[in-house]
Amino acid sequence: MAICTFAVMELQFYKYQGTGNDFVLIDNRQHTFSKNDTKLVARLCDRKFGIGADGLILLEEHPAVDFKMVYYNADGNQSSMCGNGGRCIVHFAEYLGMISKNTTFEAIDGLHEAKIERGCVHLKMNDVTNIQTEEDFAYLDTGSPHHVQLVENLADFNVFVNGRNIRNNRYGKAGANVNFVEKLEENTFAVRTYERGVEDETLSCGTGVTAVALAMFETGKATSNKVILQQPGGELQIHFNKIEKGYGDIYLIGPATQVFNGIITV
Ligand SMILES: N[C@@H](CCC[C@H](N)C(=O)O)C(=O)O
Repeated sequence: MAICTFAVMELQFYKYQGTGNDFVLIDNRQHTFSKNDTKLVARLCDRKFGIGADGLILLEEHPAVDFKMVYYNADGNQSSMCGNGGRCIVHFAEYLGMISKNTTFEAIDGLHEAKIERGCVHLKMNDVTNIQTEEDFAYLDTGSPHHVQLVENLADFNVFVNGRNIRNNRYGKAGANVNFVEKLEENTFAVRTYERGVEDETLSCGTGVTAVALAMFETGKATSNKVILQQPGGELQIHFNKIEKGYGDIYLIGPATQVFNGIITV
C-alpha cells in the first residue's frame, strides 16, 4: 500500500471563533466542497493534521432567504443547530458582502433572523416548547439537545469524564450535549459544556447557554428574562419572552470573530 498521497485541490477557508467555540467556514455557493466527505471534514477540523476547529460550516445559496448554513461537528458528521456557528456565519456573510446589518438565513432547524449591532451578533433562536425538569437536571432542545445540571465548584469539576458518562449512558445512540452550571449571582451563571460530536469540553456552546438560561428560568433559579452566561471562552447573553407554550423571542447575543483565512491543499 502506498504511504504517500498527493493533494489534489486547493481550498479557501476562513477560521472563526465565537466565544472560543471555533469553526472552519467555507463559501460553498459554487458547490466545490463535497457535502458527504466525513473524513475530509474531520481532517480539516483536526488540531494536529488539519486547520483545527470544533466544527465546519458551509455557506450556501438559498432561493428565498440570504443564505443557507450547513453545520458539521469536528467528527465529520452533519449535526443539529450550532448557535455560536450561527453567529459566526452571519459575520461571514457580512464579510462576503452578502448582507448588511440584518439577515434571515436557513439552518437545519428552520429560519433564523439575526442582526449585527456594536460588534455583537444577535441571533434569534427557535421557540422552545418542551422543557423536561427532573430533580437534579433538565433536558431541552434549543436546536440541539441539551442536558443541564447544576454543580458546586464548577471550576474544579471534571466536565470531560462526567459529561461523557451522561452523554453516553443517559441519552443512548443519539446522545446529547451536557452543560454543567453554577449560579454566580442573580441571573448570572457559569457554564461548562461537553459537546456531542466534538466529544470533549468546548470553550463555549451557544445552543447550550440558551438551554441553561431557559432551564434556570423555568426552575425559578433565574428571575429575569435577560440572563448572563460566563463560559471559559467568554460571556454570552440570552434574552427571551415567556409565551403560552414555552419560550419565544429567544436571542443569543455575543461576538463573532474571523481569526485568519487561508488556502489548504486537500
Ligand atoms: N457548538 C454548538 C453546538 C453544536 C452542535 C452540537 N455539538 C451537537 O451535535 O448537538 C453551539 O454553539 O450551539
